[in-house]
Amino acid sequence: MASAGGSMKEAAKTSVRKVAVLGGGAFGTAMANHVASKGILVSLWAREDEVVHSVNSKHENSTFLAGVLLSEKIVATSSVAEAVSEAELLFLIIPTPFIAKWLEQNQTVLPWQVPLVCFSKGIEQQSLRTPYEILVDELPGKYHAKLAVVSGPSFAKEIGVGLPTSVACAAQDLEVAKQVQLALATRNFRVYTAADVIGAELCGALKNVLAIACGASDGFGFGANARAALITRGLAEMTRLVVKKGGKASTITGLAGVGDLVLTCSSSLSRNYSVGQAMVARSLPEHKRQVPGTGNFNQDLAVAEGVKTSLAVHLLAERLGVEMPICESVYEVIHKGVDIKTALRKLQDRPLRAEHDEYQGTWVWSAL
Ligand SMILES: NC(=O)c1ccc[n+]([C@@H]2O[C@H](COP(=O)([O-])OP(=O)(O)OC[C@H]3O[C@@H](n4cnc5c(N)ncnc54)[C@H](O)[C@@H]3O)[C@@H](O)[C@H]2O)c1
Ligand SMILES: O=P(O)(O)OC[C@H](O)CO
Repeated sequence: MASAGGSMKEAAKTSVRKVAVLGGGAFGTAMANHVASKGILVSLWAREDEVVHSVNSKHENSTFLAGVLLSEKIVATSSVAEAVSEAELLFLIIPTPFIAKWLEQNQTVLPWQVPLVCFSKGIEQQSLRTPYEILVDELPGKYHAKLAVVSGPSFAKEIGVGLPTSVACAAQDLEVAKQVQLALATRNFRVYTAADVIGAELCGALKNVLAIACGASDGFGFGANARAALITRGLAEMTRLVVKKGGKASTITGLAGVGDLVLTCSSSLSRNYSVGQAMVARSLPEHKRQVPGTGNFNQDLAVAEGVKTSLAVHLLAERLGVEMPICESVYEVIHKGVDIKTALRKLQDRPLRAEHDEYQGTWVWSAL
């Protein structure tokens, strides 16, 4: 079994002695193992009894992160109250669609005096809220000052075996971001602080949708030129939505933006990219039968957040009047049953135009 790298010698100094990781999926487990590698005690809350049992008895999460040897400093529990007891940092790492319900069920036991850091990437389907917006809406005001998000190019499988990784931690309060930075940082795991919470979160959600498009393009064998174009024009779409939602264009150039987009759009380790590839591998009639609500499409692809996020992005872009043709194509294929090749070709048939427009004295990506 592979084991995580990083030792106390390499780690940034932190006063944190116990972290509660709330979510025992692949990423929660990888982050638990990472902080445990710094000598920090970790209480890992997992929803599934078999995960709790596997982590405690075999030091492995054989359901979600099989093959990674976990630190003995990790103790798994099915009790949220037990997990958060005496924790000095809380990491929330569950898929976005479940966050609101989870908070409703568990918020009474969550301490408000310690930072609550959310690692989830997505946009809630009905409300069109990001994870941070859900937290602000659902938690009482006393929690808000300590909220933070972490985003960036970070495959659980690579963190699980201690490969070098860099992420950004964004918070309204820089001191909170710095506290998280110190708790997480090792020589192999660099953490940059940031102030643009909404920008970081939207980038993390949008890259999943764009990765589906890139996986599909590669699945068709359209080549590296096409993938690079999708990534670049995808960045243009991300920029427009981020700026419209009050985020900063500079976030797009960072780890949460271009960093995560490039990673996810070019590796079959990405579940979203793999979904794009898989959609091409299926025959068209089969694909159409598997449109959500008419077959097993969602079950099949449950772990790829971009599937659900594509619908949320479609609605958000419509509401805000933002042009997002690549994301719209992904939405049409997944949620409307449009033939995938037709959708990709439609992108190529869009009117020709300048790459950038002049906007308020600066050059910005054009809208089409
Ligand atoms: N896997 C990665 O490499 C990675 C990297 C960065 C961020 N993330 C983000 O972390 C979040 C969690 O993803 P993951 O990869 O750890 O998950 P996963 O796909 O490995 O596992 C699914 C998780 O969902 C949980 N779950 C299922 N139904 C639930 C419910 N009703 N209520 C609460 N939880 C439920 C399961 O217990 C499990 O923890 C996602 O938002 C993802 O985008 C993942
Ligand atoms: O496997 P994916 O596509 O969910 O991507 C995982 C991470 O978000 C990469 O940073």
